Amino acid sequence: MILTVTLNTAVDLTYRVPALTPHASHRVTQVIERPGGKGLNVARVLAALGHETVATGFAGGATGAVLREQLATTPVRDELVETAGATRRTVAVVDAATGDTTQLNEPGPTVTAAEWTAFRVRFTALLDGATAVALCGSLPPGIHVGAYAELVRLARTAGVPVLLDTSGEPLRRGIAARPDLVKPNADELAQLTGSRDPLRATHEARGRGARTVVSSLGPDGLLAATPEGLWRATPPTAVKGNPTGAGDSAVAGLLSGLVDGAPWPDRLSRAVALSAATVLSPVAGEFDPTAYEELLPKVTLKQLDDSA
Ligand SMILES: O=P(O)(O)OC[C@@]1(O)O[C@H](CO)[C@@H](O)[C@@H]1O
Repeated sequence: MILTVTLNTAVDLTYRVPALTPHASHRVTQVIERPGGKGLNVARVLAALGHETVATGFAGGATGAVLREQLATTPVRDELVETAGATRRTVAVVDAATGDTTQLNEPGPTVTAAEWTAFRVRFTALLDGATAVALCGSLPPGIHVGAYAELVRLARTAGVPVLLDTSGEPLRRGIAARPDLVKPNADELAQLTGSRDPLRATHEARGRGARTVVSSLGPDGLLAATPEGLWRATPPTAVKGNPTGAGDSAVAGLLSGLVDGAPWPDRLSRAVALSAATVLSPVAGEFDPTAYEELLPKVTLKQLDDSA
């Protein structure tokens, strides 16, 4: 099975409003509620692709109960660890006039030292039987900044390939623990390396310890420094819609290809097609399966000169 970790799970609310205006009052015309936090989005996409998927992390309080009820309606196995603090909510406000999305993320509950210890025990047990593990999203308050580095080391000791998708200091420390794969977006990459040049920054990020760096360039696809060379993967057309969760779907595509033993170009095609098919779906963490099948053979793969 594939294991996904979401330390800061969330009940994701998507609000659709006719037009979003600062300082104005708005009537919400549509409300969608889903279990979220990046790792749970990854898990749902993987399960929809037919992979046996297990989700761990934390959930607590009334919001945590709602999240777990919703997760139970999906094929993802729930291995979340209970916290005394309540799971956060996030709100994505979709402006129906422009299609633009504004994201508001609560910080999440404070996790205690005892809860972190309980999680580490659960995580270590779940690694036994995992074919790959993804560590995704922000850290909730109370969790130390080197937490992902610690989990990367545990996965490496267990011989399980590990993907890290986070930002800021947790990414900087996590990357130094030598994960198999990191998937920063352009902003995260610039923050990590100080460079806005995607090619340079991707190489620089790889030099910090990750075996492979897949940088997401939004509508322009992915740039990947892999053991099979440097690749650029581009969708056939720029798709318009709600980008929330598109990066998580890219992670699901990369993991799906990894556990299937697919060559890197195929993994990248899956990631780009899933990401675009997620933008075309109105809800975070869901993709349009018909669009995915149509887009998959049309992703452009280009091998770049890796001598830099
Ligand atoms: O606060 P984080 O953990 O960085 O991001 C959380 C989040 O915004 O990311 C997902 C989209 O990628 C949403 O489903 C989710 O709520």
